[in-house]
Amino acid sequence: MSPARTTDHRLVRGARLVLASHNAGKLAEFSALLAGYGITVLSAGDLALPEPEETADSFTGNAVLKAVAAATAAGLPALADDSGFCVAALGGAPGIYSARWAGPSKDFPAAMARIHAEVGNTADRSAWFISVLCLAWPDGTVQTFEGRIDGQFTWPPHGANGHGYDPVFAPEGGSRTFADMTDAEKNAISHRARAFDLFRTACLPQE
Ligand SMILES: O=c1nc[nH]c2c1ncn2[C@H]1C[C@H](O)[C@@H](COP(=O)(O)OP(=O)(O)OP(=O)(O)O)O1
Ligand SMILES: [Mg+2]
Repeated sequence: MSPARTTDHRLVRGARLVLASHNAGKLAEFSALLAGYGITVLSAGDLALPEPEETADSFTGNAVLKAVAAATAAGLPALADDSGFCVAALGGAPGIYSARWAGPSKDFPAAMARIHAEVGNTADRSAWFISVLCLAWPDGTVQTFEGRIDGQFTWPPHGANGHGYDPVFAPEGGSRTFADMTDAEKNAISHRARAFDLFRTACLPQE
């Protein structure tokens, strides 16, 4: 049987999709979100794809750059996420620099401590996460979807689940952080899940 083809830039059951991310936390969340659609998911790591330099000045620009690089290299549709943690008292930083604040050793405790130090005694603790998803096709078509969740920067960090800045973010309406939540609880409300809902409607098999 020949591999399932895509029609009209919507993935069909049996299609292959590359997840253009090297972040294990994101890959786990996408695997859960993509379950049940009959899509065969391959990761950038499975295909030994290089990690492109994120040279754009926006979440959307970086999501497009990562998805296009993977779709071109693999000859398959590719889904990328560019995301970040934004703190009002810091003018939206670290934002697109969220991964870079943690450095090549992915030292998120240090990045969270830097936010705490820079926020200091500022009264406004508002913070949010953004996720922009890009689905890129080998023919050059790109589709982008943005999700956001608002809440508070909390200190000290708490909770043992999740990844990245999850221990210092409490979504509006409670004091529990993303790291205090189960995967299912986070996936029901997160920035990435909200962007994924838009992606689901536009790009996943409908039945
Ligand atoms: O749900 C989240 N919970 C906690 N932290 C998060 C989340 N979502 C993004 N973040 C933070 C950490 C991450 O490192 C950075 C995104 O940077 P970003 O360049 O999009 O991802 P990345 O470099 O880790 O992996 P990749 O580019 O291969 O997808 O923002
Ligand atoms: Mg990155």
